[in-house]
Amino acid sequence: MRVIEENAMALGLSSLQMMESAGRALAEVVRGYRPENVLILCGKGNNGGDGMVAARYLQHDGEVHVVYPGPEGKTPETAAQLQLLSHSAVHLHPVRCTSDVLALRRLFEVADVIVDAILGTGGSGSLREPLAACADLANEAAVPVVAADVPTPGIRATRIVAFHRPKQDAAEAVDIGIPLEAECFTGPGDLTLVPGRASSAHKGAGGEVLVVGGGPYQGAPYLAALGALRGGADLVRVASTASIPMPDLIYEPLAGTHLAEEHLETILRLVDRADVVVCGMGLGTESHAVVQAIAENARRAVFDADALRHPLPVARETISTPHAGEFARMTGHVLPDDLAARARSVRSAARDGTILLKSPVDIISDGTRVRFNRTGTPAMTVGGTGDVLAGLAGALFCHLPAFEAAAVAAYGNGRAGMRAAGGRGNGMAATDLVEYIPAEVFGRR
Ligand SMILES: NC(=O)C1=CN([C@@H]2O[C@H](COP(=O)(O)OP(=O)(O)OC[C@H]3O[C@@H](n4cnc5c(N)ncnc54)[C@H](O)[C@@H]3O)[C@@H](O)[C@H]2O)[C@@H](O)CC1
Ligand SMILES: [K+]
Repeated sequence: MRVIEENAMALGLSSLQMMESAGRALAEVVRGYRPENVLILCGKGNNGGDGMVAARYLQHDGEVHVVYPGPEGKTPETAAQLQLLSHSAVHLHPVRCTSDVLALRRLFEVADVIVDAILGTGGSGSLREPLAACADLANEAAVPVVAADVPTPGIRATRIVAFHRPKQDAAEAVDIGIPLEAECFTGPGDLTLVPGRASSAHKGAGGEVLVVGGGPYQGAPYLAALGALRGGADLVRVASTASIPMPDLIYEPLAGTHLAEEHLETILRLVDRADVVVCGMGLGTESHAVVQAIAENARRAVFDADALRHPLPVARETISTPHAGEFARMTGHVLPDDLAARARSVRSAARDGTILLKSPVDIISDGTRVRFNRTGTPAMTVGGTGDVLAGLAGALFCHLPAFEAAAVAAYGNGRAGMRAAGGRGNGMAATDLVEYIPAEVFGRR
């Protein structure tokens, strides 16, 4: 839901607009009880703001009391709502401590409806004082309790009015004007899924990625490894017959011109220690036995390019990153031009793992869900950008489920490509794009 909200904001819908719609919808539900006296319990965050908007809409229907942790609003949104309420008929009761709440006991006794706008999706852990005292008094009152978005932990809600999407079974969802695009298309909100790193993190906590590729094409595994490194992996090993000239990467040299069964023992030893294996780039047509063995043994794997030539055993968790030609070779289906029809094709092909179809609008599906990504630029048709994408997906896949990792990778890679092309136009190279990955993927933290 946070992803969707941030994506909606990036599309131009403000937090205050969503709050207005949420509070108004909440007020409509409360109005249905025809109350003469409404008590609205507000928390410090935007859930509290929703409650304050509802108070504004309900003020002429009867008596409305708002209890909130005062004296001022704690966020710009709640401060704005309180400012609007300060000259209204709504009775405001700022509380600083538990005894302030207990002094308001009478309000709980005379209310016909109580609104729980204490905690929403931003709440964590059990409720702290003085709001915990509000929850206790609300539970004692024998009147309907209407929860805004989600019930606050510890509160027994009669009804749950969920904004946009129900977050649990018993909830009823109301439309707050979030456009469909905020959900279907990736956006900056998707980046909020990328976990931060604890200050106590040890070496390797960022994940260990193994890239297996190279043979006929020497640069491809190198680019994938750079994508993984810039995508936040702590250790990136490259098992390849190609030499990898970079001190930040751990090169596991393999003899010969292409990967073959003689390398299997070494490769499987490396597969065993990797969080994610990224496989296929530059491999050529002769190394399928190696790909097959990786599919059978890797904890998590990203398959790209030549790894997509033949069907693979269903591995535990995988991301496949074909372009339209590789998709046709993989599935036997030529993708239609129409975007919705394309999405259906990708979804039905993604039953055994997540697919990230690379095209002007990327399509990501795990067989159930579908997302679209429209970041990127025609300058990214230069060789190597797909290798970087596979590596980036591998790094993110150390921490995120396949579907989310693929969506964030597609978005971040496209954004980095747009930045690189900003300065270099069609002269950009995949190595230019790599340099912008950290700013685009982690820059918002
Ligand atoms: N982000 C948006 O743009 C929108 C958010 N909306 C509402 O905002 C909610 C999410 O807002 P927020 O992210 O501000 O979070 P919340 O309002 O759910 O709560 C966060 C606040 O509560 C405090 N808190 C967290 N856990 C606590 C605990 N256990 N005991 C006491 N205090 C605690 C935090 O310090 C923070 O101040 C949604 O559920 C929804 O109701 C809606 O207004 C629609 C738009
Ligand atoms: K709530």
